[in-house]
Amino acid sequence: MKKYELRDTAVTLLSRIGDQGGYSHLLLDQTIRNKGFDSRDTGLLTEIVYGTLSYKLTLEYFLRNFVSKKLESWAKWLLLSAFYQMYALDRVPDHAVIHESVEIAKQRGHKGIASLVNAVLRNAQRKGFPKLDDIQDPAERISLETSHPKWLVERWISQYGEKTAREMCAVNQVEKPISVRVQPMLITRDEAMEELESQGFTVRPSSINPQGIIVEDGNILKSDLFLSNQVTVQDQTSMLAGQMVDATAGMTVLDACSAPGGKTTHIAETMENEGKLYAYDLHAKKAKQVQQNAEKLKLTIIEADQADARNLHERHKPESFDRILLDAPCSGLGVLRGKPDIKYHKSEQDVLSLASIQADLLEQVAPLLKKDGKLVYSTCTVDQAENEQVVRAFLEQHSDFEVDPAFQADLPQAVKKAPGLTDAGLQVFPQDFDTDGFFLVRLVRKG
Ligand SMILES: C[S@@+](CC[C@H](N)C(=O)[O-])C[C@H]1O[C@@H](n2cnc3c(N)ncnc32)[C@H](O)[C@@H]1O
Repeated sequence: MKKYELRDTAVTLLSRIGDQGGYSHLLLDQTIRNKGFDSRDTGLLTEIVYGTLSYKLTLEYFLRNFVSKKLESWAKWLLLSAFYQMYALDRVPDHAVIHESVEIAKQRGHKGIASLVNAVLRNAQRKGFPKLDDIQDPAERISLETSHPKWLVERWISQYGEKTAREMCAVNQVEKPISVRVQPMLITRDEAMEELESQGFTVRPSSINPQGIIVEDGNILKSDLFLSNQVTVQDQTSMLAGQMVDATAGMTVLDACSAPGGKTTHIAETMENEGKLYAYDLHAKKAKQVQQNAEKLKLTIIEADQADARNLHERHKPESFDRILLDAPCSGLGVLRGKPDIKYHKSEQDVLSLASIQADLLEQVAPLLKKDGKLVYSTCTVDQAENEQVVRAFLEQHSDFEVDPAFQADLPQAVKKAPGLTDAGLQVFPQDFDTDGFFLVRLVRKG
């Protein structure tokens, strides 16, 4: 490899992802393939790119302390990535980072910019980075310590309190362990765990779902069990939704917003592939994907099609379904872990406009539920406007629905004491069980 190539490549990638809107994992994978980096270099490049993006707001705050003028994109990312290595990576010596950064600046720019890079990095090495614990405003401090947009931190503090907001932002910076769901028609959880252990994986059972296994070590995507569809990758909170739908063999069930189909296939498994499961998605391509996933798992009761869930009364009569899952489109504030840059692209406006779509979806699918039928409303977000408030507003308008009196009792033991459990549903915070953030509630239509 050419000298400095790895750090120079990191700067190119950061500039394309951070300033030109490129997809981080796609660009990174493509670059690693094209350059033929070995596993050690791939590890360091990934660490620098993902780490710099994950801590962008923190590093930009540091940069403002050292440089007041506007820099070209590459020069800014060169300094931010050098800061990241000096701030967070103990195994990389500062002098090597400074030396290589100055050389890269010489190659890419003129002498002036190389001396600026040299001066800034030596200054940072000498003085250290500004102390974040001196910041008085809690939202500002959490925002800069964990690199979350300030509007989001303020919203979470006002909704859940400072401690929960701080813990949530901190855990979002840490990748979650991968979990899989076993396909019970093909293998039991014990058998799957035994097989994975015999192949060198480190696994443990999920405390939230009887079909769930947490993979602590080993690449599950290369395992025989995954390649033969005996396990599928799914977050434990998503498994909880499929489980809480409480569908059994022979029922007629609706999954109103189903793609890519992780919960659809789970529900079909709990129905032992007997009955009927209608799965819709707004996008035809995505609905096709659900059908393909169903076929792959030989779950013949699933019938997937394109439809706007707000218009399903055109296809199905009122009171047609024993169970409904409305896993609504949402702002995705619960799924920020392991995605370094996605949090910067969210906005408060997204939250508010999605809340109104969610209310509409619930309003339109609810009449399709039979009396005594159960409806699970879920999202992968952490925000009261999209979760509890949607549920409360719906219940105020519909006296024939209530939160299922058995909802709390039916939750897995480990979840019963979750701090986000209220009379309007369960808000799982990502720090509670080392999962994604997720919301769900089960409503029942009174008989
Ligand atoms: C949270 S995702 C569903 C995830 C899915 N339940 C699973 O577990 O794999 C929400 C889905 O709703 C779809 N969607 C958005 N608006 C919709 C609408 N009006 N009607 C039906 N589907 C919609 C999106 O295309 C997206 O695939």
